[in-house]
Amino acid sequence: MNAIEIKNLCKSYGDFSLDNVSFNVEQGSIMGLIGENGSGKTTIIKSILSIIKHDGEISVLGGEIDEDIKQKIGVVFDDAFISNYLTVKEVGKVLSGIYKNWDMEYYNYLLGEFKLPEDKMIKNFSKGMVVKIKIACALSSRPKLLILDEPTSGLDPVIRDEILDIFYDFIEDEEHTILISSHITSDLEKIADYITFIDNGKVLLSKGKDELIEDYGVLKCSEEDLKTVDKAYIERVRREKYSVEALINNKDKFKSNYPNLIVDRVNIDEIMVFYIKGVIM
Ligand SMILES: Nc1ncnc2c1ncn2[C@@H]1O[C@H](COP(=O)(O)OP(=O)(O)OP(=O)(O)O)[C@@H](O)[C@H]1O
Repeated sequence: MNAIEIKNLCKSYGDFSLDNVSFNVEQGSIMGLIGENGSGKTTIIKSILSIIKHDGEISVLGGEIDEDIKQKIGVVFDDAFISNYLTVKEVGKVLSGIYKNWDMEYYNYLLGEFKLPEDKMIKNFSKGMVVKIKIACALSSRPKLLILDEPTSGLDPVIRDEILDIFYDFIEDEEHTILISSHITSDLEKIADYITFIDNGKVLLSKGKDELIEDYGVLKCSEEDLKTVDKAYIERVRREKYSVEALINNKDKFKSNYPNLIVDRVNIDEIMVFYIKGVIM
């Protein structure tokens, strides 16, 4: 079953448009949304939450989004928060009146875990503390689905790791789902089951993370060697002054067909750079 289904999503802002974006997020999984600045990740998230008007079909937790479904979604956005003139304690009170499943005990537990002072106004929080309070709030409404737009930016590696563990525990029962956009691809490499790569408003790929990392590789060779390779293997090519590198698919088959060529492992960042900066053969 899919927690989110997006079919032919279109949205235009002047010269930018989301162009027939389609992908699904399987229930019980973590989907990482990646792409350059301005590629359209936040616009997709806002469309899913029906914050902005759009064309296309989007189903969330089995239906078109409404107030009941919104109660089952925890959201973390980079921008606005309830009010910066409230303390953490007051934020909890306000949200307990809004969310039917608000869990004050869990909220207080998370405040302790995140070392957030109860009586300090949010306007006096550091950037990292603001991120932590947003995450605590999203989790304390005990949602079925978490939608997180850049949740770990501005956090140090130690707290990021703790938060990733919390996200991991959240989906473990296979009923909970996370859609997370992030530029910190190493975080996604740790926790995501699937990756959707958005480039200039289009879905470039949407695949299992392991499949992506296992299937793809970087071939480092000379121009002469590259000419001997079947083009079907080559996704993109990048040329430096004295070298050429190609992103290849079907790594294992490639290695058995071309045992003398060297293929290295590739990470998500490198795949992104190949697709954005590389050329098609
Ligand atoms: N309200 C708006 N009015 C006009 N243009 C907008 C609006 N919101 C977004 N855009 C434009 O849409 C494009 C996609 O923006 P979006 O915020 O979705 O990208 P993003 O992938 O989330 O970027 P980032 O990684 O920098 O957060 C950008 O060109 C942006 O300027």
